[in-house]
Amino acid sequence: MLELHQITYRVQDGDSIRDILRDVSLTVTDGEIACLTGPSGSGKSTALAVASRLVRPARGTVLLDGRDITALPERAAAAARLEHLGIVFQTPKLLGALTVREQLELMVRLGAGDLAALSKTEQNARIDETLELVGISDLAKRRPAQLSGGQQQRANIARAIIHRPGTLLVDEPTSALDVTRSNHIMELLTSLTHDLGTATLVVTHEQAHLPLFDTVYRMQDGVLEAREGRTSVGAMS
Ligand SMILES: Nc1ncnc2c1ncn2[C@@H]1O[C@H](COP(=O)(O)OP(=O)(O)OP(=O)(O)O)[C@@H](O)[C@H]1O
Repeated sequence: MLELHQITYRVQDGDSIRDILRDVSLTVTDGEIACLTGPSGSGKSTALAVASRLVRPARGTVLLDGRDITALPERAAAAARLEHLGIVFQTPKLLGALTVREQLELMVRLGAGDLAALSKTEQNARIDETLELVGISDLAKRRPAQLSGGQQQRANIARAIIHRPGTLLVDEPTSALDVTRSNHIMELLTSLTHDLGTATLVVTHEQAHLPLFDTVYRMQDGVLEAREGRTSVGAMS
């Protein structure tokens, strides 16, 4: 579960101070897939950076699975990310020299999430299960250069969920893909969220995908202007 409470993120812009996020609050519960949409420059990627504690807000709190990570020192924040978070970037950040299976084995070696507590047999079973979940079991021995853009994004997603994080943060996952592949990736993220019970927050410009989300947050100039759920539509109060 991901909770952002009254986040203000502030930068020095020349001689002045600029608030890039203002009083942003949102909650994504386990098994929910939410999106953050809005014009370019409205603050969506900054909100993901705050949620993953890659940057620290001036005000407000970030909770991952109920744990306040806002004020953690950098090493502890990195450990919390490894335990609670999966992150999928816009363009797959796979390691060129490793096969798909080896990218997942690296996460095992890092002891991400619950992986360190599993036996070797269970760890291998987890890798097999994860490759199956994202539909690339037959590509385990390939390196990134031998994969299509959609297959690379699937491998990227596999690496982000191998440790079964409570929260999955996804930044524009389909911007490099054609319409069909982009729809497949979105459907995959939706089914993974529901099957694994992850709290998933996706930044997207793609208006055609909005009906797939349980909740849609609209951002404008660093402020959340509206929250549209399956059961409620309205402006933020
Ligand atoms: N460190 C910084 N210093 C100054 N300005 C910044 C900094 N980080 C972000 N910004 C500005 O904050 C605004 C929000 O940026 P952000 O990348 O979060 O927007 P976005 O909604 O994700 O945009 P896009 O959809 O184009 O990726 C932009 O105007 C950006 O230039």
